[in-house]
Amino acid sequence: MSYHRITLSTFLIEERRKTPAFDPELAALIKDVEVSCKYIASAVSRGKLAEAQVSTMVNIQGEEQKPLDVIANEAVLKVCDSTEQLLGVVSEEMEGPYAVTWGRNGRYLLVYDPLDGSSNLDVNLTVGTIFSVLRAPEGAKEPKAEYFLQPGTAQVAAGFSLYGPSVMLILTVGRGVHGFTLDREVGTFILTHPDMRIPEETREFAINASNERFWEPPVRLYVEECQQGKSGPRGVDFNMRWIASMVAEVYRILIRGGLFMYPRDTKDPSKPGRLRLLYEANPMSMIVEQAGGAASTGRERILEVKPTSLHQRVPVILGSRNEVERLVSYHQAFDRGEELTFKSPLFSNRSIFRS
Ligand SMILES: O=P(O)(O)OC[C@H]1O[C@](O)(COP(=O)(O)O)[C@@H](O)[C@@H]1O
Ligand SMILES: [Mg+2]
Ligand SMILES: [Mg+2]
Repeated sequence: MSYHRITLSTFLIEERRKTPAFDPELAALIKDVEVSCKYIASAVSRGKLAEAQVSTMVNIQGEEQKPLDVIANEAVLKVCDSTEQLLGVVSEEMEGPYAVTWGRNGRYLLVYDPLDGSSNLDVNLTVGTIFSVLRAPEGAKEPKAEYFLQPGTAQVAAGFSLYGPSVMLILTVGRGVHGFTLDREVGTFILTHPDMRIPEETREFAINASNERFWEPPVRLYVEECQQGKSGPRGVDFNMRWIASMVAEVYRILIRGGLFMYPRDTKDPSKPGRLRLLYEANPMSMIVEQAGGAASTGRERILEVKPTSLHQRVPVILGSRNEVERLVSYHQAFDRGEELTFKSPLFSNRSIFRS
């Protein structure tokens, strides 16, 4: 296969040709998001060298910002402040909406997590930027917070970049998922992974196992069955992975399949989950569904959750469809009051008790 001809711009022109309804304004704003990602890629690759004179604070999430969180957030704002197709933006790092200076008549809204997985910056592992595009209400002249509270099914595009050994951009405009790799020498994203599909058969799962004591019984049962491998009810060995960088985990799932979980737990009862609905769960769920996978809170399709606030958190279970469905069925059984039983072929059956 030859990789040198289809740039992101060519791809967007092609999309317009294939889908007459595809709005050229959407293509233009995706290109500005692409430019932001290139700026962030450059800053991330400079590491500590990029951090001088950046002041950080505790963000709206109650989390200590890293200098590169601030640099990445500002990179998107700087580029997109002249994106006339955008009425406004919201970011994981800002309390409320930002009105785009040139976008008074913009028909779109941008939602983004400027740097996902930023706890990995100190140890030089893969991080990324997640984004989602929504339509602004007809005739809107300023970006009110309520305009962004649309379910994930309303997204018109979503994607994420990866700042790892290579820089990548993964994109969906609602017609499959496509991966582009940055050719740094010419500064252009080239289509290297057309029409990505999540493998259905998987032997990998990802969860932060240090939270085990806070998990609900359905998640405990699922993980225990995987851990028992060949000698357990699944009858096959599983691998476990945890990178603590959602962008890297979702990319691995796009390539190799698997299940990613940051489920509901009892660690902090004020938070129904760790990950953010608008900035993380919705764009990643659109990508995963577009690639043939599934995404659920355990009790509801993520894309159908009606947001109630900009920084709302949700439980996230996503990846290979069969695995998501299996874990959802465990939640359903648990919610019906059924006893969850670990069915071992070697040892006697055992109940996973309600907590
Ligand atoms: O440190 P934990 O609890 O394992 O959480 C890791 C998760 O948090 C995140 O880092 C949250 O994203 P941010 O880095 O944007 O806050 C995800 O990328 C990752 O899946
Ligand atoms: Mg994040
Ligand atoms: Mg972040």
